[in-house]
Amino acid sequence: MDIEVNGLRKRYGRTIAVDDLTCTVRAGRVTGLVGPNGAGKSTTLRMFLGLTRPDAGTVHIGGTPYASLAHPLHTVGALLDGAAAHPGRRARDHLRWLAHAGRIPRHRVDEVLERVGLTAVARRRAGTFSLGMAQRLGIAAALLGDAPVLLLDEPVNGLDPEGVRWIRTLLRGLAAEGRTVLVSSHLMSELADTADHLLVLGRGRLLADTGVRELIAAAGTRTLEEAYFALTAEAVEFR
Ligand SMILES: Nc1ncnc2c1ncn2[C@@H]1O[C@H](COP(=O)(O)OP(=O)(O)OP(=O)(O)O)[C@@H](O)[C@H]1O
Repeated sequence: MDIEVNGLRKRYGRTIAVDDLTCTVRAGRVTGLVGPNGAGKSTTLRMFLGLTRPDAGTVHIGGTPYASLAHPLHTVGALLDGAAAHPGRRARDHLRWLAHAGRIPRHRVDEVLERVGLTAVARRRAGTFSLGMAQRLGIAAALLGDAPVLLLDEPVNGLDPEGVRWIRTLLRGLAAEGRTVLVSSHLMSELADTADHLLVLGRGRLLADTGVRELIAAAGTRTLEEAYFALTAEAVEFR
């Protein structure tokens, strides 16, 4: 299920957060949405989910705008920055509550806990979780609806190397199942080994829509990180 984006724009006062974004996010691969702080990544993802209203443009998910999807939670799973469980709530109860609210069968809760490796700590309160465990719980919530489209805002943020490796394997597995996986990061290094395709944003503009290998090839002898810095040099917020 592809995501088709056409002429998407969002302005906050004098800041143009997203500037005429047109692209297609394809199924069956991991697409990285990468750009420096303030590039417009979160605003873009929020517009995909209908949480922020665009000034112009459209987003269609499998041909339908999010707001018109018949089964939104079974179509798009999302992890947004700061989407956290109440600290006093046990991990399993948090997911049961989300499943109940979204009319998702209860057995999915144990399935997603297993998939993110939290089964053993499912009875612990979310407030006692490490950053990495909390991140896994957020990903479990995104997986609850078994959706073909997954939008993950900075899922690698704060993970240790083992966590980074784990998430890489998970995302690649989800794409191999044919899902559309869109994952944002401000660090190219986090996505280099995970993404098949990259959308590079800078100050709201799409600077590159390219395969990871093509970007490296185009950069000549540069590493991917250097190619990214060269591409976004003009777009860094504070220089
Ligand atoms: N609700 C808002 N009100 C005003 N300005 C906003 C709002 N949301 C975002 N912005 C501005 O829009 C621009 C893009 O922000 P956005 O959060 O989408 O970027 P980002 O790429 O996700 O950045 P980061 O990596 O820092 O999270 C920034 O200049 C930001 O300050």
